[in-house]
Amino acid sequence: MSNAFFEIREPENESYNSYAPGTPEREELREEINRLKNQEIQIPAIIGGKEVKTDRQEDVVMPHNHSHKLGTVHLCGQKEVDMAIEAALEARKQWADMPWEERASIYLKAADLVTGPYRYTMNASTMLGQSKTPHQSEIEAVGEFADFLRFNAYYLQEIYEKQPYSPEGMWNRMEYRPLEGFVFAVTPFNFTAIAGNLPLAPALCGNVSLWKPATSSIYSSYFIMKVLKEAGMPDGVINFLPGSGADVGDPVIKSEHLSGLHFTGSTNTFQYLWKSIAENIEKYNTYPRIVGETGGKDFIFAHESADVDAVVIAAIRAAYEYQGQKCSAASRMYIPDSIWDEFRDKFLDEVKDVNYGDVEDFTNFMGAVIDQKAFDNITSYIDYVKESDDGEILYGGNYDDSEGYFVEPTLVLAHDPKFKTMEEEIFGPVLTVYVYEDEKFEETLELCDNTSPYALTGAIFAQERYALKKMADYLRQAAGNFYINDKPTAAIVNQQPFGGARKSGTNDKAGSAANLMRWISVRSIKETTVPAKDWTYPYMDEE
Ligand SMILES: NC(=O)c1ccc[n+]([C@@H]2O[C@H](COP(=O)([O-])OP(=O)(O)OC[C@H]3O[C@@H](n4cnc5c(N)ncnc54)[C@H](O)[C@@H]3O)[C@@H](O)[C@H]2O)c1
Ligand SMILES: N[C@@H](CCC=O)C(=O)O
Repeated sequence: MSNAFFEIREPENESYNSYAPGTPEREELREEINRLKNQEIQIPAIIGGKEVKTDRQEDVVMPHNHSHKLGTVHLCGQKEVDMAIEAALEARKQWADMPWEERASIYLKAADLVTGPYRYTMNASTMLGQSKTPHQSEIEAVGEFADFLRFNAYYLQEIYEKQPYSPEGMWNRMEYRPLEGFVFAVTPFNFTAIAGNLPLAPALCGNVSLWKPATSSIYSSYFIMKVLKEAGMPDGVINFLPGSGADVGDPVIKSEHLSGLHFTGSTNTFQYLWKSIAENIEKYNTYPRIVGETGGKDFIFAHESADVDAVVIAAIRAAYEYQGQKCSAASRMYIPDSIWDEFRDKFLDEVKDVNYGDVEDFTNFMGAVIDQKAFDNITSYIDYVKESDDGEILYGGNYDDSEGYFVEPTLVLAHDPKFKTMEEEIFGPVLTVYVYEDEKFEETLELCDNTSPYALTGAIFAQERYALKKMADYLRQAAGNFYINDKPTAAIVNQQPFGGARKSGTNDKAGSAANLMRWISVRSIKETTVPAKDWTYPYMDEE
């Protein structure tokens, strides 16, 4: 137990390396890329701190050069899940009782490892394994990940400080207990920072986690486990279980000890997991907390007064950075006909310079999409547009998976505002634009609000303040992260807490105190200093 109130100072967001020509970081990153590329590693499960190899394995390859093998991952099933549950519950006995500042200090150290000695490893492994450019990798695998670690520790301190009122004669207290059991963290391929945050946020609050990383981003996930080991994370607090969703997920969901699901990924998978939990509800010792951040059909809506240059740049960055594989990526746009010609000409003039290819070529703005399944799905939408009368390709539309899973940045013009590519999440570099008549401004805002079942991110562009106000009002429920005169991507921890509602998730805002509260079960304690000695009340006295 601690004998003082220790204090974490308010962190600042991590600053990013530019990797511009001539900078020392550019050379260091290249060296690390070469070091990693020229070795093949084994990626085992990590259960109770021990590396566990299994008899089912898969190659780990680079999306932009799929014949290049980075390693071999060992896949888990029921047996490893059972081992992990046992190890987690054993670890919980000590971890849940650990003073919070001891837990927090592991996180602060992990953040300094990520931004210090592991910086280039985090960046290079994310570049190679997930096909990110140096910038896209730096802002999240280094910057956002470190921000999650530092700010969550700070938010936890703020939560613990909140205590109830105590009138005379009693001392009221709130004890912020971890949940009973373990939390199941299921992570997506597209953000290394999210992969790290989902098992770590519950663990910071004293919980233990079973972590099922996405197999397609397993390479950088494994380095997260290395960082945690070096930071002093005790064995069994985070158990790393690579494997297919069903092989790992189904046995985990059936455990009576499941106390929470921390999920980020597609809406379909989240709904499947939620239903499975509901089906098993009678089994559990406690009602599992369910937190899920899922898909999006994020929009940019421009008014006739919009600054067209700003809209063009926002559209290119938001639609094509990281190949459109951000849940926040802009994938539908609404442009008034009075500025359409100007927008189209400027957009086409800029987009022709957007290079894509091997991320080791630092002149590229985009790499490859994550795997064959994603490639097939994205290109099926492009083929659909090519064959449809209700939409046409204005730019791009080419693709090639012979060496890497490359899809050209693509712009689609929809003649129907409910065209398939205006409604469905594609999760690739495909942006669809609908041109509306200026006088149908409000009607089109309504369309934007109800065209897709999602409500994750959205951006509005206008110079006229009344127009901005109207747009913000109509679209109040259309996005959990809403941007005015800026692109709808690149939320920063402690600046724009992230998450959306409707079919985009439970909106518990990753990297915030609200999220941490989901992993806490409060015990209210009332201690009376001088207990009552008489059971009667004054109104009962005889007159
Ligand atoms: N809202 C957000 O904050 C956010 C952030 C990142 C990604 N996303 C969304 O994630 C999706 C892309 O990621 P993805 O392709 O990795 O998603 P996905 O749903 O295919 O996979 C996510 C994770 O779920 C696992 N999974 C699949 N079936 C499972 C099962 N039956 N049991 C347990 N686990 C199972 C996968 O193996 C993976 O680890 C997109 O829809 C994107 O919008 C949302
Ligand atoms: N935090 C990221 C999105 C995460 C989802 O993929 C952003 O704001 O662009």
